[in-house]
Amino acid sequence: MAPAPIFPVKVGHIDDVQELRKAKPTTIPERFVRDLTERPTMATALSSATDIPNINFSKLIKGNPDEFHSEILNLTTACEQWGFFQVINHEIDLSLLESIEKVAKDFFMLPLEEKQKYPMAPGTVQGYGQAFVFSENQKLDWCNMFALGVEPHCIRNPKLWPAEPAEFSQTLENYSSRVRKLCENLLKYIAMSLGLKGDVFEKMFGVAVQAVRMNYYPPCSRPDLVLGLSPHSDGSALTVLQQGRGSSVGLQILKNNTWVPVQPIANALVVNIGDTMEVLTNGRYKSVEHRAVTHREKDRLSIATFYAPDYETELGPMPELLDENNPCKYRRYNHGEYSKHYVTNKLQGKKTLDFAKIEIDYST
Ligand SMILES: COC(=O)C(/C=C/C1=C(C)CCCC1(C)C)=C/O[C@H]1C=C(C)C(=O)O1
Ligand SMILES: O=C(O)CCC(=O)C(=O)O
Ligand SMILES: [Fe+2]
Repeated sequence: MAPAPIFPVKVGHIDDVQELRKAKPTTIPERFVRDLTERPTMATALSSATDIPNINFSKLIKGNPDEFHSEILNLTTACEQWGFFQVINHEIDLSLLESIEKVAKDFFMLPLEEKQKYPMAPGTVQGYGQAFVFSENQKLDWCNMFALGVEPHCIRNPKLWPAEPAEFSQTLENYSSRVRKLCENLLKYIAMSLGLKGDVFEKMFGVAVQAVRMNYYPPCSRPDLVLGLSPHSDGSALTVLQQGRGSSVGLQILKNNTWVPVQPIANALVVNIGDTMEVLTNGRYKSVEHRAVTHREKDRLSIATFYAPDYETELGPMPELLDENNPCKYRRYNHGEYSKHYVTNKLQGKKTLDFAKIEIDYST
């Protein structure tokens, strides 16, 4: 069952950032201006050695045995050391990637009154607006979101599926079913990379929950003061992120205490490990904190698909991955509980995962 929305929340007035941009105010409204410690610092020069790894999906799906094994090793390293990778040759038609981007962009370009027919009510996560805002004094992201539950159908709110653009719903259906297949396959290879049976996650997850969040970041005259999307880890098992063509480079991941930009590769999809996989692998594969920053002149579109176990699934570190040198770090819980916890708290780095952590007592 989908997590119920929620308690009454008082969030005050939330400016729509696209409308703000149109009005071109001389100063950025205070609610968007981050405290000094949270502001994006100037981009650090980065060598190509700091790019996130690439995974060549075609070597996994139809490579010869040598290619397959070397790609599984690459996947292990990507998951252990980065928690993020870009999938190339993923076998999703490029025309479908273009179509989803087009309907997403066309949706965000509709007049505000049209988009507001699909409002994200305060404290909920589906519809158009800003998610994860729970108080009047919380800083806001320089981002408009449009989020929808996709699978299973019982999490859908049909009233929030837009009539315009006319091709939106069918395109989202087609795109989601291809991304779902990709997630199923990636989880199979991730299981193998851990020395587990390929079907272990498929069996465990039941009818997996899948949701999409489209993020639109208009240009901002003071990108040094605001954040596009607050630092967070994803609550999913896996997230597949499509970065819009021609969008600004805005995604950054936290590695060794440094924010590293993710340079888009044409037609590739960014995949990251979510909190659920961190728990299942007892922290061997970690969900990595990430954020989005804005650009003075360019806008940014991104389309995130969250793939997670069904709400009834019992989660906890897999016994096969525990031993005396690797004691259990997370408790057992059910994914519905975690989902509810995730969507009722503001994005705050990896804090949400404290929900599952076992306090280790070093005093004895
Ligand atoms: C704005 O929404 C999110 O960021 C988000 C929410 C996803 C969901 C819906 C839009 C519909 C109902 C299901 C679900 C909560 C998945 C992020 O998704 C992450 C958070 C959790 C937990 C997860 O599984 O994916
Ligand atoms: O826009 C981006 O690249 C970040 C999106 C993201 O992290 C998310 O939607 O969870
Ligand atoms: Fe994310």
